[in-house]
Amino acid sequence: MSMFSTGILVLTSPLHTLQLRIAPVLSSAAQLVERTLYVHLHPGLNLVSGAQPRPVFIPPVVDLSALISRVYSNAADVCGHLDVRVLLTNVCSPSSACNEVQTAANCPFPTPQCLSHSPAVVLTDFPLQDPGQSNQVTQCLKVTGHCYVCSPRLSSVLLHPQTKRKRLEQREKKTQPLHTYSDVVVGGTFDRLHGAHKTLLNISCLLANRRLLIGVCDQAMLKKKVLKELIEPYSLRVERLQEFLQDVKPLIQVEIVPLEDPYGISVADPHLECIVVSEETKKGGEAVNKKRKENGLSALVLHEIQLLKDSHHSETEEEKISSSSLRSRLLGTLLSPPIDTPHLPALPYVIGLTGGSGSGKSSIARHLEALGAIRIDCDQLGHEAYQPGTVAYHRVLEEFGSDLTNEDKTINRRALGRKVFGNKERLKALTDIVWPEIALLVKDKIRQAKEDGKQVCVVDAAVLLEAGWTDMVHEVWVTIIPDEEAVTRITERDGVSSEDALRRLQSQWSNAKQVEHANVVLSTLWEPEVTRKQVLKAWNLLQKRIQLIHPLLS
Ligand SMILES: CC(=O)SCCNC(=O)CCNC(=O)[C@H](O)C(C)(C)COP(=O)(O)OP(=O)(O)OC[C@H]1O[C@@H](n2cnc3c(N)ncnc32)[C@H](O)[C@@H]1OP(=O)(O)O
Repeated sequence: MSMFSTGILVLTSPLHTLQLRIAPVLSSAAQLVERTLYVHLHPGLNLVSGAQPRPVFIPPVVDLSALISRVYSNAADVCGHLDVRVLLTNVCSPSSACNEVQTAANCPFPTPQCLSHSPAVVLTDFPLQDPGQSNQVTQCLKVTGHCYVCSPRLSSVLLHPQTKRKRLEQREKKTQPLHTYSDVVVGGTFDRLHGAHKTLLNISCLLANRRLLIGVCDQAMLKKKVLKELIEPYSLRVERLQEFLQDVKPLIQVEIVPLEDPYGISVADPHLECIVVSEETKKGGEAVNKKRKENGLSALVLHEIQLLKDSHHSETEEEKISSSSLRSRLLGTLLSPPIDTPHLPALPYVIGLTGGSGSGKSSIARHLEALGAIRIDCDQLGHEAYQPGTVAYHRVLEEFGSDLTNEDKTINRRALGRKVFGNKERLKALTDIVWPEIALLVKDKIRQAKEDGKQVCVVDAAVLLEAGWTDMVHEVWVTIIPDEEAVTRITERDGVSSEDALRRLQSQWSNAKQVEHANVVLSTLWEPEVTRKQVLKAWNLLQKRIQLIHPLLS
């Protein structure tokens, strides 16, 4: 059977048995759907009684919120590539006014709901009693299909998940209603929306009858985050949230505001009744209530949800599903495609490796060298460029004073560094002299590598982007570490003061600005073995790219 980009999975089992069925059902759905899988809850199809299938409404119950967590947690385990979204369109408390309108229309909406991605297949887990039922089930799926705007050529498929029967024979427990609220608040960074975010948002939607207020971390709140440079821009995170919530519960009023401090609007909004927290953010919720009390507002009900475990996490990653783990998995991968470089010879393929002082760029360059790349060390070429007797030597002394030499007449680089780092104009005066000389030496080395039949060169240049040398390379790779860590490393390695180290860093582009121009990002923040594996991953992916361009090399 061919693959569909988007599908709707109609779950027909009773809620209390679904928890055990969901993993195999998702796994078999993932064999057919590639991108987005909507999940529509439709417990029971009334087929046995021969009644006409019709949409059902589910009251918000505690079992439902547990099921939502289970769906996302199992989805992360068995079909991590799929964007799963649990639809709450037919979840309606019996007392709510909307229910009457909807029941009258015999559909969760008077008009079909338009989802962000139009489903091309509707799937179900319904266990057929006999083959003759399949037509009836397909009919029923079509009815569900009418609740949403689907592709005109909607296919329907009955899944046959491998389930362990015995475990499914569970007695129905008495369902416990879920307490819901008019206005609910939730906060977070919501970077690269994952299963844990979706659980938090779905349950927040389940709890909120009227309005869901979402505080999204911005600027100051991101400063301490791991690999903060790779966090998606605020506007993109908000866009993704809006799209998800519009699919999941279009009738709810969603308000998204930037969160500049841990409290945000949650300590000022008098209409709020409940805040949704995780085990990790529970303390934050308590702090919100303390502030609300100081502000003369009522305390919010703290609704706590369990953190989802990440069964694929590595030794250095957190156990829970987390955005920082997702960001660390991006390291070494191609984040943006290389631009066309028809002016460069196709081989050797030239990587421009750059990064702030102390970011571990040289150790990465050495790993790449060990893997077979020709390393071109521009700091060293820079030093060669103003050896006594060269044109640059005389120009540097003219510009910075002839007293800048050591006893052996070489230029005292430490003293020169003190004059230029932290002084934009003086640094420019130096680089105007030396960069053109270094660039010539780099081009010579690349030419030599070409003559020697080498495939990959790494131009290890601290300020490659600032120098505008991107036209000399096929790809730009950037190494990043937090500034505080860089200062510690520079002071320990070079014996300079923290002020000097900071001045040096400030002479270069910020990590964030460099990442904007990067095709690949790397970080030496963790153990050397982690760096080695990261570089190996980047190298292996690079080999595949090169082979795509030059198939004859394989
Ligand atoms: C385009 C390029 O990246 S070429 C390579 C960089 N070289 C240059 O820009 C030439 C100008 N710089 C220099 O001549 C020397 O760095 C000096 C004289 C200022 C200092 O010399 P030294 O004390 O021997 O220091 P060294 O050359 O090892 O550089 C020290 C740090 O300053 C950084 N640095 C070097 N040049 C610059 C610059 N132009 N702007 C900002 N930082 C710089 C280096 O990256 C290095 O840090 P890292 O090893 O952690 O990456």
